[in-house]
Amino acid sequence: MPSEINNIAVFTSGGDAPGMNAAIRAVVRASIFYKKNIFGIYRGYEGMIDNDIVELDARSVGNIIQRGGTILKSARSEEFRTAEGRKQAYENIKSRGIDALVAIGGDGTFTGLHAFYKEFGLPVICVPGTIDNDLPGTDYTIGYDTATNTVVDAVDKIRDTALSHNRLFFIEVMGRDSGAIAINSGIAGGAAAIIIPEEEMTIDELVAKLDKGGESKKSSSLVIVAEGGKSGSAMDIAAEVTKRFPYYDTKVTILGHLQRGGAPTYFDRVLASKMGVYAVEGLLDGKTDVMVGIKDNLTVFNDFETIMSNGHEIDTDALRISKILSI
Ligand SMILES: Nc1ncnc2c1ncn2[C@@H]1O[C@H](COP(=O)(O)OP(=O)(O)OP(=O)(O)O)[C@@H](O)[C@H]1O
Ligand SMILES: O=P(O)(O)OC[C@H]1O[C@](O)(CO)[C@@H](O)[C@@H]1O
Ligand SMILES: [Mg+2]
Repeated sequence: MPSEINNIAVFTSGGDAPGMNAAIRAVVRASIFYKKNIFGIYRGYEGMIDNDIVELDARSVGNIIQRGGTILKSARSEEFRTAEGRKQAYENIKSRGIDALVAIGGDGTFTGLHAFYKEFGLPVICVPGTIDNDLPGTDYTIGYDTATNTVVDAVDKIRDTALSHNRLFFIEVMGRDSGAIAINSGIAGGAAAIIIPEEEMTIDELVAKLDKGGESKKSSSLVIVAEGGKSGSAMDIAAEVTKRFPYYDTKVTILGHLQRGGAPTYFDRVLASKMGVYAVEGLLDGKTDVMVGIKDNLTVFNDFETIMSNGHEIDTDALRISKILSI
C-alpha cells in the first residue's frame, strides 16, 4: 500500500507548448479538489535544483487557460543530468515535504524523471506536453494541435505569394526528431512534398516529384521540411536544388519558435484539462513512474520503460495520403 500523498508539486520542462498552462491549472485545481496541497516548481529541473518552489492555490491559476507559454516557466537543465544535480533536487523536494511530482514535458523530461524515481522512489507521473507529438502511449501531446494550426496558417499565407511569383518555397517546421507537424501541416496545407526525419528523400527524388508537377502545369510548389531531416535543413536543400536545377526560383521560410507560441486551440485546452486531472487521480490511485495518455478516446497509463522502449511511431497512413494527394 503506497503511503498517503498530501503535497504534490507540478512543473513544466523542455520546450514550452501551448496548453501547458491549461495543464498546470488542471493539476492545481484537481489537487485542491481532492484536498491536497499543491506546489509549483519554476523552470523545470533548474528550479528544483535551485529550490524555486511556491505553494499555489485555485486563484494562482485563474485566467491562464487561454494563454500560451507556461506561467511556471520552462528550462533545459544540464545539471539534472548528473547524479549530484538530482540529489540536490531531491533534498529541496524533501525539505518542502513534497511527496509526489507531476511533470509536464516531453521525452527528455520523462527520462530525467524516471532516473529520479529510480534513485529516490518518490511517486511521479508524466503529462505529455510537447509540440512534437513524439510520445507513444498517447494519440496527441499537448501543444501539437495548436502548433500544427499555426503552421497551416503560415503555409496558407506563403502559398499566396508563391503562386503570385511561380516560386518553389521550402518551409521549415519544428520537430527535432519527429515528422508529425510536417506530415499533417503538409496534408492540410496542400504541400507538393514533405521531408521528415524518419524517412530519407534524396534531392533527385524530390526534384523528380517537383518536375512531375511542373509537367502537369503546376506553377508553384510548397515543400515542408521538418528540421533534423537526413537531407539537411530547408536552407541546405534549397541551395542544392538551386545549384543543380537552376530553373527553379526557390525561397526558404523557417517558421521557428512562432510555432511554440500563441493561445492554445480548444483541442489542446481540453486535452490538457483532462490529462491534468487524470494525472492527479492516477497519483492518488497509487500509480507511479507512468505517463498519462489518451488513446482511442480512452485514458491510459503506460509505464515509462514501455513508452521509451517503443520509440515514437510516425503516422504512415497520413504520409501515404499526402503522397497520393500531392501529384
Ligand atoms: N537522460 C537524462 N537524465 C536526466 N535528465 C534528463 C535526461 N534527459 C533529459 N533530461 C532532463 O530533461 C530536460 C528536458 O529534456 P528535453 O530538453 O529533451 O526536452 P523534452 O522534455 O523532450 O521536451 P521537448 O522535446 O518538447 O523540448 C533536460 O534539459 C534535462 O534536464
Ligand atoms: O527552443 P529550443 O531549446 O531551441 O528547442 C527547439 C526544439 O524544441 C522543440 O520545439 C520541442 O522539442 C523541437 O521541435 C525543437 O527542435
Ligand atoms: Mg523531446
